[in-house]
Amino acid sequence: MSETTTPPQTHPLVDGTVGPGCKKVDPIVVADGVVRQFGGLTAVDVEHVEIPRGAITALIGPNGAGKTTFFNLLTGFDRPNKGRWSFEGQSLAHMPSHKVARRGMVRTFQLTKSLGRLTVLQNMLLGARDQRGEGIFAAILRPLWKAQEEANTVKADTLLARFKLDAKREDYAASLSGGQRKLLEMARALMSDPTLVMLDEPMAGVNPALTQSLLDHVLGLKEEGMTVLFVEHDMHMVRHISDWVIVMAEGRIVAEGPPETIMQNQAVVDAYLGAHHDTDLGTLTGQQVAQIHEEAASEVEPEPSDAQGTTTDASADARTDADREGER
Ligand SMILES: Nc1ncnc2c1ncn2[C@@H]1O[C@H](COP(=O)(O)OP(=O)(O)OP(=O)(O)O)[C@@H](O)[C@H]1O
Repeated sequence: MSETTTPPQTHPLVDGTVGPGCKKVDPIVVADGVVRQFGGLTAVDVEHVEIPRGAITALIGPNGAGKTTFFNLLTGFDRPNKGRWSFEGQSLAHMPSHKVARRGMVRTFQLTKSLGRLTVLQNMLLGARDQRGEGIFAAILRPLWKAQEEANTVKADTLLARFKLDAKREDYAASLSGGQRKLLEMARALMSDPTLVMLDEPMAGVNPALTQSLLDHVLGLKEEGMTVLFVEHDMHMVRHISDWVIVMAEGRIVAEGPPETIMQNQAVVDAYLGAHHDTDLGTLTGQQVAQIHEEAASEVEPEPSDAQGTTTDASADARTDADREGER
């Protein structure tokens, strides 16, 4: 009797064989040996990963897998214990977040950081790159930055119109719904003309009425030539808009592949859904995955929150947004 073997998988984005840590034909980010520990807990332990340029990549995994921590490390909002990574071929390790953004790698936050007491327009202007009026000499030489400020305002207005937030221009950001804040985050990120846009749970707290619009905006970023990397639990979004999916569990990259195959991968299903391991991820709607997460969450003790705005706290706040959205 002859044994049946699965032939090695290939993919146009991949140089070689598809698998965890596989090489990409044209990587925009390459990370090696990135480790982040919190006390005795290893939150991130990524041996090797490459993000393909010009594609939409989803980073998925169960709660606590290390996705947000990995985002924070790549973008300079946190420091690793060890490891190195490059963006566009240049090392970014130890580079502070504002310099990372200036290089063209911008991110949004799971906890929307739109400054509530600023207007929508003011939030947008904060996202602009190289604001000349910030230096003392430039502040004295008003004409130098006046023209730039005007150009930034025109750019902000164009983006606000594109994201259908123009009617909210003068409103305080705090008055926006959860979904509108997500749109503002994305629009503000575009103020700096990024090459790589990193979105942390873009669907969290978004009203179903805004879901399609948000998906279309993310697809629009790719059409404009940007690379997108997003963390998301919403399997509908992962399945429908991503070109590539990377799966993390317990800090490591455990699987990679195109969405249609990754969601039927047994290791992924086991890592992601735990007790629901007999379920095909690819057949689940976002709502069903959310329900499974809720059931799982109700089986564990709630984590204590603190007042410092830590990652744990941020997740709690995102849920509050979702709740508020649901009440509307
Ligand atoms: N500042 C911190 N201090 C201590 N532990 C932390 C800190 N930030 C994250 N952790 C821990 O590191 C692990 C990874 O957390 P992380 O938020 O990166 O996971 P995640 O995959 O983004 O989860 P989720 O999907 O729930 O957002 C978790 O066990 C978390 O409790």
